[in-house]
Amino acid sequence: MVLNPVISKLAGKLVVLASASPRRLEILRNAGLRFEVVPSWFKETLDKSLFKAPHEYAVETAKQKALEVARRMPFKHLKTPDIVIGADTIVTVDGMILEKPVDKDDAYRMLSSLSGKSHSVFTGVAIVLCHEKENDEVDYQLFAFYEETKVKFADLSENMLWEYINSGEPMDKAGGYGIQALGGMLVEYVHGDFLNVVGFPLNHFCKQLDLIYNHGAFSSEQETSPGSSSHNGTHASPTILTQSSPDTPAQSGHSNGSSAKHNPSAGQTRHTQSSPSASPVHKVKKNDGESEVGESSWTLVNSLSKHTDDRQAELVDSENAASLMTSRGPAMELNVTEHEGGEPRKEDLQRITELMDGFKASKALFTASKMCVFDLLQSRPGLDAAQVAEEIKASVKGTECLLEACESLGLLKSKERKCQKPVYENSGLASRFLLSDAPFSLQGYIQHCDKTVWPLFSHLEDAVREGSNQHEKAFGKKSKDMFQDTFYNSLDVKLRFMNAMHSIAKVTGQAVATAFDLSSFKTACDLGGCTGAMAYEFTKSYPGLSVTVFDLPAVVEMSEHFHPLRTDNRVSFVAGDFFNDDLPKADLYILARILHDWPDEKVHVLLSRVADACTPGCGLLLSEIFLDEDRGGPSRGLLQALSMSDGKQRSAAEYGLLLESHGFITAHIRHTDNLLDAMLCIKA
Ligand SMILES: Cc1cn([C@H]2C[C@H](O)[C@@H](COP(=O)(O)OP(=O)(O)OP(=O)(O)O)O2)c(=O)[nH]c1=O
Repeated sequence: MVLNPVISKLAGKLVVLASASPRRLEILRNAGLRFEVVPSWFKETLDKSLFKAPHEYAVETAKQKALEVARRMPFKHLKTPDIVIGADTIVTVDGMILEKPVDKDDAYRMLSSLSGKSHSVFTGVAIVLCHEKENDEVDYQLFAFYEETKVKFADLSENMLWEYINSGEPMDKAGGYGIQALGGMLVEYVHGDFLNVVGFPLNHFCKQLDLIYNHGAFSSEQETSPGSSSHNGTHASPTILTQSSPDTPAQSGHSNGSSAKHNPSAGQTRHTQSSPSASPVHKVKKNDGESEVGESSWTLVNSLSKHTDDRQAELVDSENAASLMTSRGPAMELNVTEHEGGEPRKEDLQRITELMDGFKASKALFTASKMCVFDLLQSRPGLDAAQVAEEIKASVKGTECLLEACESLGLLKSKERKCQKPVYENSGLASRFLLSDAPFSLQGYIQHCDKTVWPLFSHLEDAVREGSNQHEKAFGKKSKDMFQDTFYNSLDVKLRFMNAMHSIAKVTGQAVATAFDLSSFKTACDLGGCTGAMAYEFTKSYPGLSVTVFDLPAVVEMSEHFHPLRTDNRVSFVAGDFFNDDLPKADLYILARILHDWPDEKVHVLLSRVADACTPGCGLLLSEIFLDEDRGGPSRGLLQALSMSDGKQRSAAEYGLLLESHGFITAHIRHTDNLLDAMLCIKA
């Protein structure tokens, strides 16, 4: 079996599948490959009109998915993979490229265009070999190919179509069908590799690996003349690209001889050796009919230092690096190389110092917020330290230190006044997030961190030793039920907690509400929706949607406090406990920052109750911080886990499995550029 010799070659190597597709994971796992899963953050938004043929689009998307993970891992996971595999499956009919449907109507459009017709399924596959060099640079050697399979659908009746669509199965599959499941009923015949339709052409992949590892087809040391052929007849048509300037990353080439696509975010790209004219696509006889075997090719993507600074990392692919840098925060890179003399590098010391002083910075922010420094300077900009001290009833010395510290953190700006005393005003950051009446005010959350999270973290060592929440040491009493006992048994604590949730929902609401097109849903129920801030964002984004906020009585009775001038009657509040009381009926259930509060067993109870309330086709929108699949980040989520509550931080795949066990099929996953990620599931 071709794969076995290859598998032995891969033993001990860090193999990464850059895909969230459960089908691809299953195909490769069943084939005995051992690998890590790191879903790609590459947004599949390449302009299809730039590609001469549909398979080129699939190959380029697969390349970008794999390269994004290969480039991200040294910074985010502090490890360089040996081989990264990316794939993209598309369905084509009548010249149209069909990807995953955005909603049920889109699925109907796709399936009715396939009814009674023969169509093609292309899967582009990219294999990125990462070669670490002495100077810590990394060479990316990129192999790419595609496989085509022909599929013929039977004539589909309207009833059959809608019955299939309402099963929910189409939502996370290209072309809106899954040949390996219910969708098999729609198919009259298949010509070519069946697994290629499911999402991964295993046989062609094996041949490619065999070419790479057993026939030495390519290595970064080896010069390969364009057009040389390998043992199995597939031509290698290398396109060697170098950067046109030190900080402009190269763009991977294309196997079919077309010039490398200009990557607007990477500036001009210059070929040093253009690939030969378009290599012929090979037709190979398959046991059950003919299918095209796409060209295999390799490209040496430019060397990129593992210690590339953030700016260059950001240039690597600005579109993705930007979302990487913003949605997940700056890459945590720890340069640990030593200078010749052995003394530590400035950047390393700076990084370690930042970590050591982090708590002081947090406390400075919390204190200035608590003492209303930002609100004061918003209404009266240009005060000096003595004037601020007088207003906030504090010492001049202490106020001077606090204002200088806040300026060093970018929260304030100062300018000299004629008597040489600096006067202060808010920075843009403070004006956007730190004023009590700012649209995205985080003041509520900051007070929650200061009064609730900070005391808990003061007992972190005990929490780590005991593996349990330190509520009793921090607040003098045990907490059986985190919400009932902790946050809702005294008015000021309850208001502070609700303020915190309100501020997070205000900042993240629009990004979550618009992560997917939810316009097909008419009613939603926001479980644990607290003050309704998220609900209002949903009704603002979808004029046809009404939202019921379902939360504990102690919460609902306070909702007026947050929306005194309630103008939108499409948001209503119903009091109840989602673990015990009947859930309001809706065709979309929202779980925003809820599941991470609970252990798996409680999550199963809740999801089982939601599933019982759902009819097939109902939506479930989950919004959380999705950990990377190897739990290498984002630190925001992993640091939150240190509060040692009964809850758990999870990756998208972990949430997907929990949801799938209650009949919710993951249709879409979105890493927003905001604090929360989102997943849309459909009830089967
Ligand atoms: C046509 C067809 C597609 N599919 C699936 C395979 C892919 O998972 C999906 C195509 O979407 P892709 O974008 O290729 O893959 P994905 O979004 O699932 O995962 P990722 O982008 O992270 O790699 O459709 C089937 O499962 N059965 C089928 O018959």
